[in-house]
Amino acid sequence: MTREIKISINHLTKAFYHKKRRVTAFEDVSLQVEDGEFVCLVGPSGCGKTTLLRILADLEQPSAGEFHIRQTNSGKPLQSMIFQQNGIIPWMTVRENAAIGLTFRHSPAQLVKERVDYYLDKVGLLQFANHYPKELSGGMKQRVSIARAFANDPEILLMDEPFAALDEQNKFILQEELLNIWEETKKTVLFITHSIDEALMLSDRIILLSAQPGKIAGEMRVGLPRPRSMEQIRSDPQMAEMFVQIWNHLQSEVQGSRT
Ligand SMILES: Nc1ncnc2c1ncn2[C@@H]1O[C@H](COP(=O)(O)OP(=O)(O)OP(=O)(O)O)[C@@H](O)[C@H]1O
Repeated sequence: MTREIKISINHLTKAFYHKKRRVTAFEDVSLQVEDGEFVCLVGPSGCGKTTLLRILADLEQPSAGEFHIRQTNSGKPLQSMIFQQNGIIPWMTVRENAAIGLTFRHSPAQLVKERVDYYLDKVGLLQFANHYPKELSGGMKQRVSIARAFANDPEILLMDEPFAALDEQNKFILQEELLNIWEETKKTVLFITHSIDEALMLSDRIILLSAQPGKIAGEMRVGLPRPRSMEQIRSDPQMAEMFVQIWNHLQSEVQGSRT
């Protein structure tokens, strides 16, 4: 059964101008993401992944092309973005941070409390609700960002290497927590990662981008049933083959861009 298209990106290009020099971050990118799909973007550094997400988050304007995010409920925000770090506000408590999107929209206090506490509980932070960010580890701070994004109940989620700064163990735990909440909410997710393992673990589909200016160089469906484990990713011959394909793609793009 085909699902409705949630994100439609058509011939999108973004160029920056710096001291009369033009840098084309990415060029002619077209991509359709289905409702509830988890899509990872993988590509060499500088190919415009963050810029693409920032455009979808309305933080940046495209130079050419257009995109559309299908809105099912006019009361919902279109998107929430989770960054690699620095996403939470130091002078607000965990609960206040997780509630930002909802309080900004003047949601009723009871609804804010219920929804925020629900997601803080999901990420194991309910007992830290009144703590401040300086009292939290890096992993706990990212959990606050995840709780905030899901509590905000956006149409789509944009995640820019949210676990890149974490150690392997914490990264793995947070990936599992994210997948548990995603399975429950079935949000449409666009997720940037440099980790091939992470892309195989999380994605329904992986989009490969070329070196700058980023273009879509290929895509792969990850057919492994969920829930997935790292042991499966490592032992499944098809996953091993995909790992090597993505690895080779990144190697050749990085080498090609240096010559
Ligand atoms: N505000 C800006 N002004 C000028 N150039 C910019 C700006 N933002 C990004 N760029 C340039 O656009 C290109 C793409 O940057 P972007 O951060 O989107 O790449 P990326 O694929 O996310 O990289 P990485 O994987 O290293 O995070 C880079 O060359 C970057 O220097």
